[in-house]
Order: sequence, then structure tokens, then C-alpha cells
Amino acid sequence: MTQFKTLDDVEIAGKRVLLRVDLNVPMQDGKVGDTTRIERILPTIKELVDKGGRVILLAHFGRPKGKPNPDMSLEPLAPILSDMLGQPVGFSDDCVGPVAEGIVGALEDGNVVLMENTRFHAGEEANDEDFVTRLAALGDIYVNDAFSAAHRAHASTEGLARHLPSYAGRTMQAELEALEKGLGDPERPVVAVVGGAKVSTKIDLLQNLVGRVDALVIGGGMANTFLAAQGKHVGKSLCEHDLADTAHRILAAAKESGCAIVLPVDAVVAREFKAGAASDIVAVDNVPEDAMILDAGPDTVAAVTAWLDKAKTLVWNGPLGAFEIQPFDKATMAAARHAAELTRAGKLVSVAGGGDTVAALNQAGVADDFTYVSTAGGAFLEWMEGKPLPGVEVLKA
Ligand SMILES: Nc1ncnc2c1ncn2[C@@H]1O[C@H](COP(=O)(O)OP(=O)(O)OP(=O)(O)O)[C@@H](O)[C@H]1O
Ligand SMILES: O=C(O)[C@H](O)COP(=O)(O)O
Repeated sequence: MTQFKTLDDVEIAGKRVLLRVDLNVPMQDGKVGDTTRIERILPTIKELVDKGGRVILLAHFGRPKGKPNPDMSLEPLAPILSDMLGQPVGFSDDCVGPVAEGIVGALEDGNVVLMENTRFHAGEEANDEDFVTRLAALGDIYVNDAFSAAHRAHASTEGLARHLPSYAGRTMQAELEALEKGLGDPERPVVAVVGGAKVSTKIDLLQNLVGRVDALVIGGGMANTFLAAQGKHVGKSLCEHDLADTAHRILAAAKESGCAIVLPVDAVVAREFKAGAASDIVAVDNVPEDAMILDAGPDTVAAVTAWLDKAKTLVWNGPLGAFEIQPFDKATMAAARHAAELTRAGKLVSVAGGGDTVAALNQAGVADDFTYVSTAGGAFLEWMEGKPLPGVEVLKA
């Protein structure tokens, strides 16, 4: 099934390994807000170290637009990585050129060095051949462990794989195997839950899913656009009225391919979008003109959990309501806990991704119970949209 080479296919000892990782983590005052992405790359780094590789970490941070920018330096991450790895991690002020060559030349087997932000060079995002050649000169092999950056055809995510023998790291491998189970060759029925704020950011996703899954739950703010397209009054809710035609197109495509659409039948509404605001549960036909839909209601949750009970596979992106603000977290929490329970019981393969989705699963305390939680944002969405990811395609034999 695996279409790419992994660390099982290569002799590592003594090799200079260019390891692409994703260190684009939330940072504040030199501290990392969420270390999940770092934790995920540790197994690959440790394996390379244990096998006697000389590990050269390549990563980007932020969007410095091809110019050095001290606010986007990766330097503060070297000591953090070192603490988490339990061994020294060196730092190179530049990812190519004489400084980088000197540091890499002095590496011994089992050493690890972090190179400065690859995006400080315009050649990174341009995937410029000259820049790729300079990077490639630093390594003997290339390992990509950054699925979450694989939707970018950049020098360090795509170009290098065309210049050096290339392999998927353990996290990339786990991610691809889990995603294959989710949508590639899933056990049916497959239910997709897509929520979040807006339809406009997820049109391609919805269009792809209706052709591939057995049921599509549309939740969150984006459901309002569908309800409005069906002629319901959504009051002051977040709603993209100009996308009514798009909503109709998606509903028609679902009908044609036999995909059941699950839209809210009731909602939690409030007059204010703030914690503790007074709220009511109403049928979606009775949303007051001066109120906003901020969560799905209990009957909707029952419909969603009933689909989850029938499903063998779940793919999830986007919350069912404004889960960050109580009391509008209930539907998302209930669906997350139900999916987690089914997964723990071995009845469901559950794959979830997206920044807010992962935050919601953490809030529900169930992220560890899901079969796989992707740390990828854009890459996870593009994969769910059915788009080929350049960083993955190039790894395939
Ligand atoms: N009914 C609603 N009204 C307004 N906002 C809502 C509603 N339902 C959900 N949201 C908001 O949608 C946002 C999450 O949507 P988003 O599409 O960004 O999720 P995601 O894809 O998991 O995250 P990311 O884009 O960070 O990867 C949350 O901030 C949530 O409060
Ligand atoms: O955080 C991410 O989703 C990845 O690191 C990609 O970052 P980018 O959107 O700046 O390319």
C-alpha cells in the first residue's frame, strides 16, 4: 500500500540527513504555546540520532517573504528542542552558504543542528533550482517529516526530494497511513463532519466530500448559509447569503451521488456573542430576527450521533458551534465525546484535523482517543479537498 520510501529503506549511519520538519508553532515571548508539532517530530529525530545520522533540521517560521527577519528566527526553538530531545541541538544562523557548510561539516554522528528559517531566502518559496542545489549540497539524503507543510511546493518541501534520495519520516508516514484509512480506502459507511465559520473557505472541501462519503454533517456558522439557501430565516447569524447558489449546487451534487446531508434541525441562539450570554434552543424554522445561531441544538446532536453510530469511519474538520465560548460548546463537545467513545470501543476509525478542530478535541479531553489527529491546517484541508500535495507526491516512488 505504501507508495513512498521510509526510514526502513535506508542505511542512516554516518549520513548527513536533511530533515524537513514543521516548527511553525505558536510562539509568544520566546515560549511555545502548543508543543504538539514538536512532540510529533521527536521520534524521527531520535531514530536518526540512534542510527548514527547527522541530523540537519530544516524548517520555516511565519511568512518573512524571502528576507531575514529577527522576529521570525528559529533560534529560540533550538534550546526548546534540545530540552525536549534530551541532547544538545546546535543552531546555524543561515540554512545555506559558508556558515551552514562550516557547521554541517563539523557534525559528528548522532549530532543535531537546527538551521535558520528557510523562508529567509526567496529561493525557498520560489523553489528555485539554484537554492535547492545549495541546500542539497549539505546532505546525503532527504527526509520529510512535515506533512503540515506538504501543500507547499517549496525548495525544502518539494525541490530537495528531486535532488537527493528521499524518504518519509515517521510522522509523515503515520499521517499518510491514517489519512489513507480516513478517505483513501475507508471502511464504510464514512461520515464527514465539516463545521467552522464560513462556507467560502471550504467550498472545494464540501464539493469533494459529497462525492466520497456516505453522509456529510454540515455544522457551525457555515450551516447557516445552507439553511438560508433553503429559505429559512437565520436572523443575525453569520451567513453568506451570496453563496446560496453554491449551497444549492453542493446539495444537488450530494443527492446525485447518494450522500446524505445532515443539517441542523434546531439551534442554540443568543442575542450576544459572549461567554454566559442568555440563550434559547429553537427549531431552525423559528430563529428570532434579532438573534444569532451559535451552536447546534440537542435534536441535531442526536442526529449526528446516530450517524456516528452507523459509521465505520469519521473524518472531521471544523467545530459545530462557537465552541470557545460557553454555553455554545455543547454540540461540539457532545459529538467529540461520542466519536471518542466509539473509537475507544473499536467501532470507529476517527480522523480529525484543523487548528480549531484540534483545540475543540483538546477542550473535550478526547484528542488522544481519536484514531488520528492531524496537526496540519492547510495541508489537511487540501488533502480532504482531494488535491495532490506536492510534498507528498514527490516522495512517491
Ligand atoms: N454558529 C457560529 N457562528 C459563528 N462562528 C462560529 C459558529 N460555529 C463555529 N464558529 C467558529 O468557527 C471557527 C472555527 O472554524 P474553522 O473553519 O477556522 O475551523 P478549523 O478548520 O478547525 O480551524 P483552522 O482554520 O484554524 O485550521 C471557530 O472560531 C468557531 O467559533
Ligand atoms: O502552519 C502551517 O499550516 C504550515 O506550517 C504551513 O504554513 P504556511 O501556511 O505559512 O505555508
